[in-house]
Order: sequence, then C-alpha cells, then structure tokens
Amino acid sequence: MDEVLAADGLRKSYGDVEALSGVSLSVAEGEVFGLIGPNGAGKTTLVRALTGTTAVDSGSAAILGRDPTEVDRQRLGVLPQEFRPAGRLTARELVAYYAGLYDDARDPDAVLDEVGLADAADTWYENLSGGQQRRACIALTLVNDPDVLFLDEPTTGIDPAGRRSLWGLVEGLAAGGTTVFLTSHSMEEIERLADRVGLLNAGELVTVGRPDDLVTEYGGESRLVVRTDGDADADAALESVSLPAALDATVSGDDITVHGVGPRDIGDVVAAFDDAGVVYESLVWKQPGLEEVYLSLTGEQFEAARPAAAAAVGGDR
Ligand SMILES: Nc1ncnc2c1ncn2[C@@H]1O[C@H](COP(=O)(O)OP(=O)(O)OP(=O)(O)O)[C@@H](O)[C@H]1O
Repeated sequence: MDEVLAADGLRKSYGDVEALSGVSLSVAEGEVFGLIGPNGAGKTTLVRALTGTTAVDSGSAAILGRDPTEVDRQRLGVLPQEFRPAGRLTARELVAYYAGLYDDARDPDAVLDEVGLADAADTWYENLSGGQQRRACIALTLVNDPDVLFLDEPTTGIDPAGRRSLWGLVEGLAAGGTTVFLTSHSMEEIERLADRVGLLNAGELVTVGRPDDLVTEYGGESRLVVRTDGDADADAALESVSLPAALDATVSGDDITVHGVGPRDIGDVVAAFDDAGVVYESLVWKQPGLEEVYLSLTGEQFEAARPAAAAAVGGDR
C-alpha cells in the first residue's frame, strides 16, 4: 500500500508548552487512522501540522508525497475542530459556494443528502441545530470528493442516530479508497472506524496499533462482576463457590469480581454461583476495550460512556 500521510519527528511548542514532542507516523492509502488522547494532548496541533496550517519547529510532514502546503487541494478535505462558516447562507448555498472553489466538485444536493441534511438544505447555517451545523461542515469537506480526509472530532454534538449514519458514511468512503485521519474522544467511534489507532499523550505518540492488538496488549482482563445481595457477606459467599480451576476472584464491598473470565467461561462461572446458592442482584461481564487501553496508558478516564463494553448476563433472582 502506498504511504499517503507521513510525519517524521514533528515538534511544535507554544511558548513553554510543547504541544508535539517528536511525532512520527505513517498512514497508508485507504486506511482510517484514529487519533485519541486527553484534552491538550496535541491532537489538533498534529492535524494542523499534517495539513500545513501550522508551521512546526522541526520535523517534516507529507501528504501524498508532497509538502502539505503544496498538495493539490482538490485531493484534500479538512474538517477542523472549530469551523464557523458564514451564518446567513443556507446549507445548500454554503455547499454550492465551496463546490465553486474546485474544478471538479460533486453535486451539492447529493452531498447534503449524504450527511442527512436534505430536509434542511434551505435553512440558514446560523439557524441549523448544533448537530446539523456539524453535518453541514462535514458536507463542505466532502464536496471535492477528496482522496485524503482529515476529520477533527467530526461527530461532536451530533445525536446518536446521526453519528451512526456518519460512521456509515466514513466507512463507505474508506471502502472506496479514501484515506481518513480521524480524531475523536469517542472510543466507540474509534473502535468502529479505525484500522489503526494512535494514542497521543502530552505531545508524544505513546502507542500505535490495530485496536484489537492494543486491547490485547494494554486492555487487561475480561471479568465477571457479581453484585451480591446487600445483606449477604460477599466474602462468605465467595468461599462457598467452587470456581472453575484457573479463575480467581476478589471482593470489594458487595461485588465479587471473577478475573480472567472469557466468553466461554461465563456459563460455568454463573453455574458455580447458582450451585452454591449465592443470592445476587446483578451479573455484569466486562470485556476490555480501547477505553481500558486509554485508561492504562494515560491514567485518565474517558468522558464518553461505552455501554457496549458491559453486557449484562443475568439479573435479579
Ligand atoms: N495557538 C495556540 N497558542 C498557545 N497554545 C496552544 C495553541 N494551540 C494549542 N496550544 C496548546 O498546545 C497544547 C495542545 O493543544 P491541542 O489543541 O493540540 O490539543 P488537543 O489534543 O487537540 O486537545 P482537545 O482534545 O482538547 O481538543 C495545549 O496545551 C494547548 O493549550
């Protein structure tokens, strides 16, 4: 696969703040590269360095083998984190205006339809809802049918159904060969879309890899958390249970956590609790995901909930 994006030793400081401290990476054609990291980690600075909208102190970046400031703009789409187009143009007028900047642009109405704005095409940008405005901004980045697309937190403010439809859109673009560089605070979004993920922390790319590989390496164990009845003694309850060999458990308050429970162990573990007559309020199986990777490598917690990570396998009885 051809290399479409390249960064080599990018450094950028703002006064005493080192926003990027030597970032190198490579993104192949058709790849969706997800960039995650805490607030202030340097993600937007990296996007700006890669797209040539900020001058770096040292290091180099290339898009499609060229300096980012020299790349053919027809081939590039950039959705900045903060983007405020003219408020008193309708969504259609805005997209048509941007279409006029390119030699070969797509039909504005088709693009508006793609981002779910067909019904709001005649609404002034300033009267669109926050999520609709973000969709309109995404439309502006798609109007030239770019080969390389930068999306800096594209779905912030967009409702869950809208997010899912935009994820489908990004998947379709990637399937068609578009290279996507995506930053997000939503682990669900990154897990769904990214072929590879880079974790940026305090200006350093701490790790890069496929989501599954990162979860295997840093995500920790799958576990089953058994919440015992508040009146019961959780330690005594655990003593009475004959867990399958190789599994161990710890107690914290009313919770008994059985460690290292893989998907195929769940039935045996639940049966062991049932056989011992343990009364429980809930059983939750937790599988590690990118959130755990993030937590383990940054020591921080994601704001966004990741409901898919916890699957209830039982309930009151
Ligand atoms: N124009 C600027 N002037 C001064 N400092 C800046 C500027 N842009 C960014 N910084 C600083 O550089 C660091 C990295 O900021 P950046 O916006 O790249 O982080 P980020 O990972 O995108 O954060 P967020 O997740 O909050 O969007 C921060 O400490 C920020 O305050």
